[in-house]
Amino acid sequence: MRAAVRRGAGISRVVRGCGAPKAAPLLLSCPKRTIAAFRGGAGGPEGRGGGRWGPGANGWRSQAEEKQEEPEDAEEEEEEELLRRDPLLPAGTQRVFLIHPEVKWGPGKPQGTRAEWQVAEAQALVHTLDSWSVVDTAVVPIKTPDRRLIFGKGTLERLTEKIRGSQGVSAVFLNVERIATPTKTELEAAWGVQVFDRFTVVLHIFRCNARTKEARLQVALAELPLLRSHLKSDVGRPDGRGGGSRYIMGPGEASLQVQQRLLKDRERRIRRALETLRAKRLLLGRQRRRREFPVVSVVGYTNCGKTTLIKALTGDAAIQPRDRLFATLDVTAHAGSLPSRMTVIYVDTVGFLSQLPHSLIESFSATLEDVAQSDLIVHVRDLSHPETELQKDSVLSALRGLRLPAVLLDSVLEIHNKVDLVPRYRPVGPHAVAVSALLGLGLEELKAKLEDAVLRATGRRVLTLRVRLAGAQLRCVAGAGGRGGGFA
Ligand SMILES: Nc1nc2c(ncn2[C@@H]2O[C@H](COP(=O)(O)OP(=O)(O)OP(=O)(O)O)[C@@H](O)[C@H]2O)c(=O)[nH]1
Ligand SMILES: [Mg+2]
Repeated sequence: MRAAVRRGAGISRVVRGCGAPKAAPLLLSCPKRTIAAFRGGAGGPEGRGGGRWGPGANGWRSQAEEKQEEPEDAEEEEEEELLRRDPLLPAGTQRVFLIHPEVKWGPGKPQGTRAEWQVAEAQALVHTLDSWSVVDTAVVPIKTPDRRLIFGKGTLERLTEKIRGSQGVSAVFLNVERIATPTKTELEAAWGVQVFDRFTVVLHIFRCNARTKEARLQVALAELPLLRSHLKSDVGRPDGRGGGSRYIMGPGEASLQVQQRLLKDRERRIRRALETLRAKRLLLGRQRRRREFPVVSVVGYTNCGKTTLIKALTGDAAIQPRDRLFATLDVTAHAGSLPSRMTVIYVDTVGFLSQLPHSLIESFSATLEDVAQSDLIVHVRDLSHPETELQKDSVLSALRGLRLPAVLLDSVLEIHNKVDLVPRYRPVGPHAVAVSALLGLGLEELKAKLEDAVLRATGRRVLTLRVRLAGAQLRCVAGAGGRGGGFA
């Protein structure tokens, strides 16, 4: 009989396992079930692939917990009101002309990547959105990304000719982190269509994919800088909307101030609503820790296979990985079992992406707090991706930005995924395991490594007990009707 126990718990703990509360063993013996989604308040749509705490969940949720989770009506209404907004980008079809400005030399030249890979990622972002397509692509060499109109005069003219001459282009996606509002306005005037930057497109994807209230509120928070920049561009509009101009005091100025105040108020209310949801989530986290299941956070670049891996490790049929960037926006938790039958909770997280404005990551940092609360971080990497090293750097720098405890950062276990696409791949170093989450290759070795790492991180030990078949201890386990069958 093998079991993982916390240091100091010893055999007495094992014996105590015979009298464990009825509810716990149901979970222990049924680790495949998704056990919780950190949803943003009751009533929100369910996170993809994540089950939720709820009635009928094998009865292991106490009434006290249900009471604590019950949302206040006023809070619910406030959240609903904050979420009732038209999307920043119009719904429906977009036929996009994709322009990738390539800095050829100098300090602005990105390292460790190539224009074609960056174009491929930008295309993947577009294809992530239903009924969006790329009509044409142009890689345009530029000297410096900081010029007012990004391109030189001649290049801009050639681009304008090309865009205006392309059939059915409804928007231009300029693959840069952010475009300043005056630049956007001038380029739109030249090209006759809307111009989106990376921030706007990613934000739109987030908006389309966010399911829980917390994720949706975080998107609403991340949208505020864009709404603010739109405000400024409204001032002095020739159609008189917003009135006045930048230079003349009058109704326009007053209206701008009112709108700024409304946005400030909106930001304050979103932050307050998020704080309330966060408090609930932390409470759930504390309750989960009281149940004493080690927590393993699964992080990585978007589309590297985090969700697929969790599905493979837990056998959770409800999880549906998709070949899309940012498919997972809601942090969800799923129970799985390690070789010693220790139950662990895998936390599926939002994927990272390079070149994203800090404010966007910051808006999602609340959900990433769960990572800081975990016992172990596993970093899933797509080894088949040509930019796998660059992706690794992006993830590690984002993790450092989350100010995680040093002990968590130092013990990150790297999982080299999609090795079915890389023939004869062997990882180097003791902290990496090669797997194919899709084909189920390398999972046993991974589980063994996970168990070692979890034991080290939590101070648990695996005890092997010899029990005589006719002994009193075995009668105790059997007599408990399986209730003491697993202990972690
Ligand atoms: N060939 C191969 N494909 C894989 C493997 N693991 C995942 N995939 C595919 O990669 C795509 C993305 O998988 P997900 O599990 O959704 O990736 P993710 O990291 O959760 O993505 P986001 O939630 O969008 O950040 C899906 O099409 C998977 O089928 C693997 O081991 N081999
Ligand atoms: Mg995912």
